Amino acid sequence: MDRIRIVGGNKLAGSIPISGAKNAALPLMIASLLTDDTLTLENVPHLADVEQLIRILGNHGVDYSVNGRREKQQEGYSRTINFSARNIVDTTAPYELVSKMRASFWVIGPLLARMGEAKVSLPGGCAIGTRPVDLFLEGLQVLGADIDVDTGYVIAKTRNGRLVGNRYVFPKVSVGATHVLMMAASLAKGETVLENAAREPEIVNLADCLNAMGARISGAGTATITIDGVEALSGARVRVIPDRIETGTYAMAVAMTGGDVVLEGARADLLQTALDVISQTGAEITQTNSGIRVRRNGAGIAPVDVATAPFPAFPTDLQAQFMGLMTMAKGKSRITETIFENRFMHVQELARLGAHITLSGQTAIVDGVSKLKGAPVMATDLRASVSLVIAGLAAEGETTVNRVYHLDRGFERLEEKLSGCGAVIERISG
Ligand SMILES: CC(=O)N[C@H]1[C@@H](OP(=O)(O)OP(=O)(O)OC[C@H]2O[C@@H](n3ccc(=O)[nH]c3=O)[C@H](O)[C@@H]2O)O[C@H](CO)[C@@H](O)[C@@H]1O
Ligand SMILES: C=C(OP(=O)(O)O)C(=O)O
Repeated sequence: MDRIRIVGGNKLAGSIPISGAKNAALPLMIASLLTDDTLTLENVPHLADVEQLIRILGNHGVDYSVNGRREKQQEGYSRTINFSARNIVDTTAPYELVSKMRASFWVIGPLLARMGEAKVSLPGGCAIGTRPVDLFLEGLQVLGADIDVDTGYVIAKTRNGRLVGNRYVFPKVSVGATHVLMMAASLAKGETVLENAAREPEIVNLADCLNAMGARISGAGTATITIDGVEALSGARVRVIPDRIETGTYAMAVAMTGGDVVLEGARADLLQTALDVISQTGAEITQTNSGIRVRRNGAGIAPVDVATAPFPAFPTDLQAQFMGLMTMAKGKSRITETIFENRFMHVQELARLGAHITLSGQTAIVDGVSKLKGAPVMATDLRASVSLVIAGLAAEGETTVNRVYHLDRGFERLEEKLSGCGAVIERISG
């Protein structure tokens, strides 16, 4: 199994291109199931999760082709991909495929809306909490679906071949359930109003895509989304937004090691709260014509308290990385996780590098140390793994991060991007 070897201590300097967002690309790809026309997506990141979803969509009958295969594109660069679901050949998403990635459960929305039925295995995904699907099921029932859960599968059917628009108030904000209900309602009969909907930029990217395909959606990016259902959707060409979590991750890496890096193509409006927090730690952040410039020279890292919450607040997907940064702050910080009940798996691994962290319920109290020392570490989820990479870059000596497949789910060309800025980091195969 591959490992990442890091020799810490170098400041980062240079530029890092920000890839298309994993969490935007996945729902956009799934939206291709809604039409028999071709959906062309630009800036699709080259990631394990994208490859896995291509396999899952292929099982339903979605063909894909990659535009202009230049040499570099085969080496793991973002690509333009055409998805065509002319014929849906299977409305079942099997356990073997869905258990590997939570977002694959989201095919339930378009399959049900277009085909009137779907049988989808309950999902897997990162080990960060129980992650139930009750809101998806309740919302689809409100749109007129009959739902059964049997032998690990959700079996959903429409009553008269088509979903029917309705009002659904989410009892809790859910990104995935908002994606699914927005896709399902696009082909429903009549108007759907979703209240307390997720406001994440990835929701807006999907709504823009659906509208380009002929849907009638307004209010995406606010808590109330209105969808006026249409009979059919067509193809479109849509660009995946830059990855705000990748952006925040590299910004925190620079804030931790010191240095001066431009995050090319990054958009500050997608992660303003996180950027404000990083500024409070002492880094200087400026928007440039080409992206976001992050600098920290000399001064130490100031401790800052954060609590994760749905957008536009501080994202849970940056919590582990921020904890990495706070391990070397000059004082104590409190980091509270309010989204997932089990998202502190990085705490014991950061401790191997010399971090002082205690847990009190959903809050981690991080007592900053003046230096970390490299060690072998291993994480059980994607963002936790990258928090260890960041800490390793700042630690003295050698850190080996095991179970690299987690990183490959969500970070395109991680070693190449960081070594391009002066980090000593390499992948060791086998
Ligand atoms: C592929 C993707 O985009 N993944 C992101 C998405 O995950 P995902 O869409 O799975 O996360 P949700 O927003 O749905 O989850 C938020 C909270 O709601 C709970 N919940 C959700 C659905 C449900 O039916 N019942 C329920 O109780 C979850 O357990 C969690 O506690 O948003 C999360 C929160 O920003 C991010 O961490 C993930 O990176
Ligand atoms: C938790 C994540 O992904 P998923 O929802 O696919 O598990 C993530 O992207 O950090």
